[in-house]
Amino acid sequence: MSQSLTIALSKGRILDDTLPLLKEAGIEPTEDLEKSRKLIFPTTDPNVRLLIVRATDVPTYVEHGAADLGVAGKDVLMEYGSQGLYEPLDLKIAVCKLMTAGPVDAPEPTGRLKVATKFVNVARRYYAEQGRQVDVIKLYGSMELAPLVGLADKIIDVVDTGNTLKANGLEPQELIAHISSRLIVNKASMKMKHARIKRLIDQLAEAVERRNA
Ligand SMILES: Nc1ncnc2c1ncn2[C@@H]1O[C@H](COP(=O)(O)OP(=O)(O)OP(=O)(O)O)[C@@H](O)[C@H]1O
Ligand SMILES: O=P(O)(O)OC[C@H]1O[C@H](OP(=O)(O)OP(=O)(O)O)[C@H](O)[C@@H]1O
Repeated sequence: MSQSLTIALSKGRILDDTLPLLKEAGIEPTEDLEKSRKLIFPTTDPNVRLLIVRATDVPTYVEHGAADLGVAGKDVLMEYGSQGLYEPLDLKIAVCKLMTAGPVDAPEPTGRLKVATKFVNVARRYYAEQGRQVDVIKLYGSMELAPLVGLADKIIDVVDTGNTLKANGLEPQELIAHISSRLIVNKASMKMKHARIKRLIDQLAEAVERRNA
C-alpha cells in the first residue's frame, strides 16, 4: 500500500520554485494554487497533498507532524532552530544572503547597538558571538524603515539584489549566512514512511542536480 504524504509550502517564491521540482518527481497540484483561497490541495499523486502556510510557519507544521515534509528558507530554519527536524536536501532555490545593513556611510555606533529584525534569535546569537552588546527589536516586516526613523541603528534581513536596501538609503554590511531553501522532514515520518520519503528526496535531489548542471 502506498503511504500518504503531506507537504507544507508557502505561497510566493518558494511555491513558484518548488512546483517545478515536484513536477519532476511526478507531483503536480490539480488546480492553480495561486488563484485559490483554499489551503489544502490534492495533487496528481493521489497519496500526496500540499498545504499552504506562512513561510515562517512551515517548520512548525513539519516539526509537529501536521505535515511530513516542507520547504523553508535557511533563514527561517536558523531562526526557528532545526534540531527537531531533518534537513536532508538543499533545493538551491530562493537564494539570497542574510546580512546586517545600515545607513550608507554612517559611522559605526559606539556603545549599545540597536538592531531591528524579524530574526531575533539569529541576531542575538550573531552579536553574542562577537561579544557585542545589542538591543534587538522584533519587527514583522519593512525592516528597512527602522534605521531611517531612528528605531534602530541597523537591521538584519535577507538581501538579494540589494535594491530594497538601496532604495532606502541603506547598504549591506556584514554577511551572516548564505541562504537557500531546504527540504525539511518530520523525524517520525522519516522513520514511519521511510521508503516513500527516501524516494521523493532522491527524485528531488536529481531534479535539483539537473537544474544546476
Ligand atoms: N528577495 C529575495 N530573493 C531571494 N530569496 C528570498 C528573497 N526574500 C526572501 N527570500 C527567501 O525566500 C523565503 C520565503 O520568502 P517570502 O518572501 O516568500 O516569505 P516571507 O515574506 O519572508 O514570509 P512571511 O510571509 O511568513 O512573512 C525566505 O525565507 C528567504 O529564504
Ligand atoms: O535585495 P532585494 O533583491 O531587494 O531583496 C530583498 C528583499 O526581498 C525580501 O522582501 P520580499 O520581496 O520577499 O517582500 P516581503 O517583504 O513581502 O517578504 C526581503 O524582505 C527584502 O526586503
